[in-house]
Amino acid sequence: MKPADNLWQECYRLLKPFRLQVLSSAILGIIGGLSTTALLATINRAMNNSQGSDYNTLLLLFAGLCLTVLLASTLSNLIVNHAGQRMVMAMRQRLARQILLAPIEQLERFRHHRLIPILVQDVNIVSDFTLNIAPLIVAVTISLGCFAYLGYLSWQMLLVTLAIAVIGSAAQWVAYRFGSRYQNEARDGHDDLQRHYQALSNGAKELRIQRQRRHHMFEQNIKGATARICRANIRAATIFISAETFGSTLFFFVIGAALVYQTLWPSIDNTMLGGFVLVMLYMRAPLSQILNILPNISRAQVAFERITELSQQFQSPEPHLLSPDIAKTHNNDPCRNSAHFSQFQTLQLDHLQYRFPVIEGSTPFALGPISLTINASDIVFIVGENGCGKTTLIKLLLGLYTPQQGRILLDGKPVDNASQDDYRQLFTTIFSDYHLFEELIQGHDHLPEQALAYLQRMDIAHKVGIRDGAFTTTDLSTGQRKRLALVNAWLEDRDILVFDEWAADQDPAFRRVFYTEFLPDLKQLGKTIIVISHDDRYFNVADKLVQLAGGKIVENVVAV
Ligand SMILES: Nc1ncnc2c1ncn2[C@@H]1O[C@H](COP(=O)(O)OP(=O)(O)OP(=O)(O)O)[C@@H](O)[C@H]1O
Repeated sequence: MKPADNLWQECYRLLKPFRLQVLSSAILGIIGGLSTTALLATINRAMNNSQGSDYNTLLLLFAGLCLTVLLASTLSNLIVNHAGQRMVMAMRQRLARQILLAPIEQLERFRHHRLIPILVQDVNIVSDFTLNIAPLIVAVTISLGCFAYLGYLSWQMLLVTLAIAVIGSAAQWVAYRFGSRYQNEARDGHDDLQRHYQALSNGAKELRIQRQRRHHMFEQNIKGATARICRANIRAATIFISAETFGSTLFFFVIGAALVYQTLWPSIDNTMLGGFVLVMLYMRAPLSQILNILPNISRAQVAFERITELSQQFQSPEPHLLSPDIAKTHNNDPCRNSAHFSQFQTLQLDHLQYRFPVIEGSTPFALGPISLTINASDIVFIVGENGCGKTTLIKLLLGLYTPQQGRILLDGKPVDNASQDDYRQLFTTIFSDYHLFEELIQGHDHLPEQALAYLQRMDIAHKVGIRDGAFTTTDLSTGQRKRLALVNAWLEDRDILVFDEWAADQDPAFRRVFYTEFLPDLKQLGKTIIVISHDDRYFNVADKLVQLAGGKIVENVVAV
């Protein structure tokens, strides 16, 4: 499918729910445009009142048309603005929804620096475009009305004007083709720039320390990306401005031709010639408005392509994840989700296999086949060297990655797409790159006292509290933030807790408390605990030790 088809199809799909507003805006725009043409004809008649029309009638007609033009154009703009804003709101919600539902592996592959410009910049471009629809309709109608009036005045003049319009449109078409190429390049530059901005912010400390990298970042990356965007935008603007200037010149050429026509044939009707010049001069504004909107169409097309690409990549196998029914189930029972899954006895990984997609120049990592049984209330340690696949295994276990082979069984029943979200609610996980949300979503009635006890036990009660269902601050040290994440995990009260190198940031004393007190306490509460750990001195805490190497289980030891 051609990109242009995408744009109009996407436009149609987005505007469909607002078709009544768009239609009424278009009709009002057409009325406004036609009234403007009639107004021009009335002015021309008043200026050359050769037909002896009644001035009062002309005045009344003039006033009526003025009012119609004002009302119709204003209403048309207001309605389309309203529909446009609601459409953009719907689009923003749809994109957020798609991100929430997207397969995690697709999200990880898409990269943050590409995602944000789509969500912010491209959506704004589309928003600008929709706001241009009403003025475009009005401008097109006025131009068509003017052409019709020209035809009424003199068909020869109309033919000349049409011929010139065809030449002008051809120039515009060429400009559109080349201009959009540069706009596309500028848009790619924005992705790069976003990536560098992200590095500026996330790597601020490293950049301050490393002089060479700092210079490289500014001189090569930032200057390179900004210059690329600047160059592409200048080229696109040069093309569009040249095309517009060419179009305006053609106008004056036609008016000049009309004056020559009058010199050669002095008998020509002045009403006709005056009307012609008046219409041509007036028509410049709507035509140049159309020409000005053209680059926006091309920018919107580029933006739509990005948005469509995102939508296509984020097709979800679990579209029901945001359905109100699911939300209701969880609202009623916020801490004990998926009642029919809790109190499980065994969790089995049955010949699970997962392979990352091929990246040029490197062999993709493959995990499995992995077969493993985890019993309720077990403490399972997953251990192994860096890069052996521990986190990948956890992501498969949590149903975040879809295995290419094998299945997960809970009490002997396979977990499928329909039950996967319920299954995931069994878990609380603290990943090594976890995100700490400030808001707590547990039932608030019993929260504060319980939370305070946990905060005290984590030795951070003096630093952070809970107010209005949220932590008062998350500006803590790395180790303290992890402790706060553990408080959150405690409060969530799920059946299975997964810790991905949780203790790595803790001091030795607290690390010992974690392994020798917290984990046994959680086990006592009936929790199943899965720990990724490099702390071999605490491996004895585990009921089961699963050792991975090169993506495979090399040892699966049950403690005695
Ligand atoms: N998104 C990804 N795309 C491609 N390959 C990946 C991706 N994430 C991880 N890998 C590869 O998968 C392998 C296993 O990674 P994983 O994070 O599971 O290791 P790990 O055992 O948890 O390591 P560590 O102890 O360092 O945390 C690594 O070799 C890594 O390069």
